[in-house]
Amino acid sequence: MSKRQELGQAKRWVVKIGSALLTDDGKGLDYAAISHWVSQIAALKKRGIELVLVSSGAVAAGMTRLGWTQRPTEIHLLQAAAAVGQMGLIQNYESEFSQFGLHTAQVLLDHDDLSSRERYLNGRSTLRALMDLNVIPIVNENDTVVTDEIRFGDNDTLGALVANLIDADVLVIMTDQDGMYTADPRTHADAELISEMAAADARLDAMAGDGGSLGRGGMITKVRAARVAARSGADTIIVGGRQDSVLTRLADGESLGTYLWADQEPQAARKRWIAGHLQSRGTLVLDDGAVAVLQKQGKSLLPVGVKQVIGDFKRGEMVVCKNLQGREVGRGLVNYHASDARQIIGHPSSQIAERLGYQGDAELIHRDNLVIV
Ligand SMILES: Nc1ncnc2c1ncn2[C@@H]1O[C@H](COP(=O)(O)OP(=O)(O)O)[C@@H](O)[C@H]1O
Ligand SMILES: N[C@@H](CCC(=O)OP(=O)(O)O)C(=O)O
Repeated sequence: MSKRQELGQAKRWVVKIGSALLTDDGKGLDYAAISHWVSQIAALKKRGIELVLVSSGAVAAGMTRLGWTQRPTEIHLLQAAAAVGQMGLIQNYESEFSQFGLHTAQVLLDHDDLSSRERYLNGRSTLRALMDLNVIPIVNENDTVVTDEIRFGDNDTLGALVANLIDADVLVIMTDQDGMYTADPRTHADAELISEMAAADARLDAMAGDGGSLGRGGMITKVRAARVAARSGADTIIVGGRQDSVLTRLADGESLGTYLWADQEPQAARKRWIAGHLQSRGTLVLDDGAVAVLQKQGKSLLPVGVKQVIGDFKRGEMVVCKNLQGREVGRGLVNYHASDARQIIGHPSSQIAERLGYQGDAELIHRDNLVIV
């Protein structure tokens, strides 16, 4: 089965809709196009696909609402326009999706949120809960407190970070060109559409040029985003969002746009990342029963099987799990601060709320975040 056909089996998608596309080259929001994408996303949901939408367009929508015809250059005015426009953007998505019986949720994130270990886990559990509730999370940059994306026009990286966050199988970046070409098609009439390549292929950089025609991110941020997505094993497709039924045709395995593949599977990539890229902040000493279920059944680590908490760590940091003889059996991202962990170890998860005064995760380390050695 080819990579493209495998897409039909991809369970979890992140779809990013870029400014260039949403605003029809800077001329206000394209409501008809949004309506068409929403109906396709609703069709994907019916096929059982879990999906997070990353949508730009707040500045453009805000400019229309404020009656501005010229895009301001001052960053604080762009931020103000984004804050005004985000309301209209979300309002529009909510009313479009409601026609298909679907709810939406507004999620505003920034890069710092995703590099802080605790916020990473919090964001991950919120997005997962929203997907479990069959709600469509609609993510944008929190432009009130960060300005990089407004300045550089790069929600692509945000899309990739969200793909990492939810362990997506695929990141679909919809833009105004049919995909990635061997050179910018606006300036090179002879440029050819690239069908597929490894995201890591260094030849992509030269072909991406250095920015879009609206002074925005262009293709280079999309190539970099594909590499970030590949870190958690997600493949990326850069595709023309104006093509008829583009999302459902992709799900059918049709060869549209440019396919930039990751060189490893999501689960393996995630575990490699946990094992290799994070410093350990503490140790959990496990009883024999917990060691056995972790090693033989691949289960999550529950507080009841932990004898001792060593060190001072925060939620989301990496801890080493050892057996009673002091040998490492695994490592993973812990769901509780060390002080809270100390209060719940040795007890069933049903007592967590009573012991801590809040109901956190039932697991001390979820199996998705655990690597057994
Ligand atoms: N190799 C290339 N292939 C396709 N488009 C390219 C390439 N190099 C530069 N571009 C430019 O990138 C633009 C898309 O980037 P951008 O305007 O940032 O879109 P978006 O808002 O969707 O992220 C295209 O309109 C095109 O002019
Ligand atoms: N967050 C901002 C701008 C982000 C942006 O333009 O990114 P991109 O779609 O990658 O060109 C907005 O919603 O208008």
